[in-house]
Amino acid sequence: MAPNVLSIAGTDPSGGAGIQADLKAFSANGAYGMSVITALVAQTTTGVVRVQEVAPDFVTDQLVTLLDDVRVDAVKIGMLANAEIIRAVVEVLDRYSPRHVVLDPVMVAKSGDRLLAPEAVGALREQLLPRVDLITPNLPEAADLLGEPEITDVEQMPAQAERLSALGAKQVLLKGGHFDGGDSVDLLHGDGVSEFLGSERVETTNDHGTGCTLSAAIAALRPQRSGWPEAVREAKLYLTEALRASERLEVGRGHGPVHHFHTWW
Ligand SMILES: Nc1ncnc2c1ncn2[C@@H]1O[C@H](COP(=O)(O)OP(=O)(O)O)[C@@H](O)[C@H]1O
Ligand SMILES: Cc1ncc(COP(=O)(O)O)c(N)n1
Repeated sequence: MAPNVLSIAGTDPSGGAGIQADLKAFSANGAYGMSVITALVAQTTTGVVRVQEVAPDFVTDQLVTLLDDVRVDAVKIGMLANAEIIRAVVEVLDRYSPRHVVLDPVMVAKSGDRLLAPEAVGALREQLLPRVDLITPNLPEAADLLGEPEITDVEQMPAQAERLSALGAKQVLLKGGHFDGGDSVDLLHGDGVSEFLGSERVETTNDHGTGCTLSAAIAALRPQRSGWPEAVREAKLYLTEALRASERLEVGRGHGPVHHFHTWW
């Protein structure tokens, strides 16, 4: 039976990030994909033009309507836009206690545009982070959550992941995509595991939505695998292949998307 997997996130009309990327990653990883939208984002490969946040009670209505009908086997949470939407999501998590919740703490797009109000970082850290199973911050997000400068070296990752665990995150996947050169190394930390996951750095500017894709693939795979390390390792392989396959795409003039391909093509 394919798992039913839900994305709670914002939109990307160019199909590279947000809900659109998540649904593609869910399908490519064997899950049935569903979505609750938190914000409509006028964005493309070159950046964000405007954000229209969804009313928090409408986010609640979307979630409650869905969860009253459908068994949800895993949840991926991405862009939440503001503190009121964070609170709405927290209330629903408390009420329905869905299994296997992954939080990608989306704050700023690759283009530099903010996708979370600065004053909402506290709500994300204090209210949401302790209620999820895995968080997947990139280096700037990890620094923001901890209120410290960005780390600059792979060797600093274990200590920073430990500080993130101390905030209440059960598992942390600290993503090192923003380091210069070499391999693209992430660190999975928590629950007795501390494991570096390296991959060859793919030479491409098609890196729009890499974080969305990775967290969505993890959520899709977790109900189909025995634990988080198994799901995370496989999702990282999937992402690297999707980055490689992006050379088959011609989408936009900026940071292009990764390609979610089916292996039987
Ligand atoms: N050029 C690349 N080649 C291979 N993997 C990459 C590359 N860029 C990013 N990644 C991987 O993509 C994932 C997300 O990357 P990162 O850029 O750190 O996060 P975000 O997209 O949230 O900013 C991580 O697993 C990272 O290691
Ligand atoms: C709706 C939405 N969610 C997340 C991202 C971040 O993606 P990235 O950092 O890879 O640009 C984005 N650009 N848009």
